[in-house]
Amino acid sequence: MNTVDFDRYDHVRPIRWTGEVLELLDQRVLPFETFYRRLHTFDEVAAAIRDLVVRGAPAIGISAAWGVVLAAKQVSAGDGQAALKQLQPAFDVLNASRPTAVNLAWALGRMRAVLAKSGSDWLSALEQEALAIATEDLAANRLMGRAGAELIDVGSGVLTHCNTGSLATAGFGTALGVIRAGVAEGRIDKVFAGETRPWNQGARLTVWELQEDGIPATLIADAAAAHLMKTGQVQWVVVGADRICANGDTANKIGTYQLAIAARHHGVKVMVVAPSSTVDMDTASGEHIEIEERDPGELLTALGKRTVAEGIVAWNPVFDVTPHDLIDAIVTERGVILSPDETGMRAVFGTP
Ligand SMILES: CSC[C@H]1O[C@H](OP(=O)(O)O)[C@H](O)[C@@H]1O
Repeated sequence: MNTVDFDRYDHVRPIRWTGEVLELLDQRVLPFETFYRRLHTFDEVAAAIRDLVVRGAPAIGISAAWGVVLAAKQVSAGDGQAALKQLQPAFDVLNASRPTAVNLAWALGRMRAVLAKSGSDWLSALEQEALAIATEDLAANRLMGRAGAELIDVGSGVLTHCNTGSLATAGFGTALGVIRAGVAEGRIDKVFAGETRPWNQGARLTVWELQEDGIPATLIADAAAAHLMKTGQVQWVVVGADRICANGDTANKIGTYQLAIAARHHGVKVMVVAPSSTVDMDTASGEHIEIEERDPGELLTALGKRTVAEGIVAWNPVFDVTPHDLIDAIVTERGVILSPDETGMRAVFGTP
């Protein structure tokens, strides 16, 4: 088995901290424009998360943490507790920017906890914590990449959905990290990516990231997935997650649920890859997850041009929940849970 050269994949970075401003690679204009937007305030960070300048569960958590640092730079306080009182509105605005990915609340919780126990050095403590959140995410992705790839037999084909690569994380990616490791190790022969309508994360971002790495990939229409499985070209569906509940139910990009149903029908396995920051043991099961609904305009237009007759009504939920019994493996940096259920999740993530 070949080893994984992680440095080969480190060139796409969606989030850059300069010490003064946050720079976000604007994912709305990729792959044809590579443009870092410079943000100076927490309000700008919240808007960037809401408008998908930055997206992907771990990446929005990291960005929100830097948003707190930007807000903190405007505050004068003697210790962390005093700063926390003044920063509460910033925490609230950042937390409300997107509802489904738990990484956002998780990262803000870490920043809040650091403030609560800091003295006069609270600002540098916050900065160090934001950096730690990003550094730990990259390390988790590399671990998960190898752990997930181990489940894949040599000669396999895989299908992925949405974008779970460097763009969605601090680097390397979650599901795309497993695919990178699996290709590097010689296990994966063929990679397919669904377009991921309506925002086209698969078409605009995933196949571009793979092309940058020199990994051949084939784009399919989302509607071609069941046919792809029927023709025997894929053995695994490998996806990320925005929130994994205590029983293993998983919220991910809209369309994941129907992929899992089709996969079960065709004997294709489903792997969910996500860091522990995506695990929400306080939510018992998927029916309690808030599913973000975005502007129906995302469905009615393409590249800013109206493609649907005026007066048509559209509904645009952007996540769905895959029940745990349709998932074969949940891969985290803390452990791999096969045939996940509450017992398996609690064995890795603890009891309440
Ligand atoms: C590495 S998690 C990526 C995760 O984020 C996506 O959603 P969005 O593009 O709307 O932020 C999707 O659910 C992916 O699995």
